[in-house]
Amino acid sequence: MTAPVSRPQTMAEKILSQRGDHTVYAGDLAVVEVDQVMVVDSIAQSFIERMERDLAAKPKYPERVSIVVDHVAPASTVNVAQAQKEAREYAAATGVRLFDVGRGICHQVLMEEGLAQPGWIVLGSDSHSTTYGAVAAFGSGMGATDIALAAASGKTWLRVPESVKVTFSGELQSGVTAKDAALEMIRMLGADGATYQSIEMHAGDRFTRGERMTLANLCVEAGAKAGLVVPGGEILTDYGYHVPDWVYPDEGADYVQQIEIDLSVLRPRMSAPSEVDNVHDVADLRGLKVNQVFIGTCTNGRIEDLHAAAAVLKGHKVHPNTRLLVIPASSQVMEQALEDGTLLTLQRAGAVLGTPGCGPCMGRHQGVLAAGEVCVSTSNRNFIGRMGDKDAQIYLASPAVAAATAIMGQIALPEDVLAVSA
Ligand SMILES: CC(C)[C@H](C(=O)O)[C@@H](O)C(=O)O
Ligand code: SF4
Repeated sequence: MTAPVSRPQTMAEKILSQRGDHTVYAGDLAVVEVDQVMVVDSIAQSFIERMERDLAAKPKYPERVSIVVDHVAPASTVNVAQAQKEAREYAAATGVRLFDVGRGICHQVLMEEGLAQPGWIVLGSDSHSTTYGAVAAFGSGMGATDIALAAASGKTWLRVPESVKVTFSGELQSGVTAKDAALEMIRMLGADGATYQSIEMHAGDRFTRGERMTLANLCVEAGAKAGLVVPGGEILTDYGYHVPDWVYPDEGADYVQQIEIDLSVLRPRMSAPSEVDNVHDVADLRGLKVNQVFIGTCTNGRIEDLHAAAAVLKGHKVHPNTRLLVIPASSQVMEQALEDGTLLTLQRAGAVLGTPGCGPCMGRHQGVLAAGEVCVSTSNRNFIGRMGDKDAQIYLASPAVAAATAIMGQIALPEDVLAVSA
């Protein structure tokens, strides 16, 4: 008998081996247990149709399925209302979890509810399901059919992705954030530079859970299948997570690509229209007039993001030619921001506050853009037509830059605001 070959593994290979029934490497086919299946409102109708009509199946483990009403919530049209009604009825009939209007954006909610854990496999009907990699879960987005198959069988099959290693070194300077690091990463990799690969991010004990979510969230914008942040220091255990020893990548694992990002030289960054990898220094885009600023989304709608925005906006007013929309990512974020006065600061500065959820992120409601308008958003996509008219322009930035822009009425850095008030 020959001894089984054992080679060093990447984090993706580790998780897919552990959740399957044998050791796998990049390129292998893996059949794995799925720990959580997430379905968003916009896809719920197709999901239910696949389950009931095509598969004639019930969820194998209802406790492993969550439906979140977040993308167009509260409903904006009769059709949307009807689809959400069906989602509620389906949840009641099958016993799957339902997070209804106002609870928040799917990825934020699952994370808050502990429905993504280190070493788990979490599949979502949403491309930004890479976000779960923040807590070392293999999170990935799939279409309604794959999601339904996973819900019906409790398993999924996939080709084990190759991995890209991204190493973060140095420390961020003040005013520079994880969003800037994430945008820089996407610029370096390119919009399709990591197609079907797993981006494995090595950051030591840098970055909070929320910042790790921002990094993992953006990974899909380089085409990645997953975006895994290697747990470092006590970051995850401090949040109460159990990090299994087997989740860490091995020394000497195979990477198809390796890049390093020195955080200490990074300046605030911004994606200009209409690709996420079209990244520039904010300083070089300064001065462009902006009609709408949107602070929120699964990328940057967390409490620390609202704090960063409030720190810049406190004592200032939103520019008269600009509107500022602030939408907390979840009801939990909203509560915290109510309790600690952040929302009052934002409201007094002239922000328009919205119901926790996706808001105008994908242009369905609550802040759609007209032709020729310019928006600075803390989200993750600036594609043509994403937030409304095809002739609107979207720039992506951190909450601090978005807040400074709202005050100045034009693309600005937080230090520009200080210069004006001095
Ligand atoms: C509606 C949903 C399927 C979509 C996604 O897959 O990401 C949306 O969340 C987005 O950000 O474009
Ligand atoms: S906030 Fe935006 S990017 Fe995130 S899930 Fe919602 S629509 Fe998609």
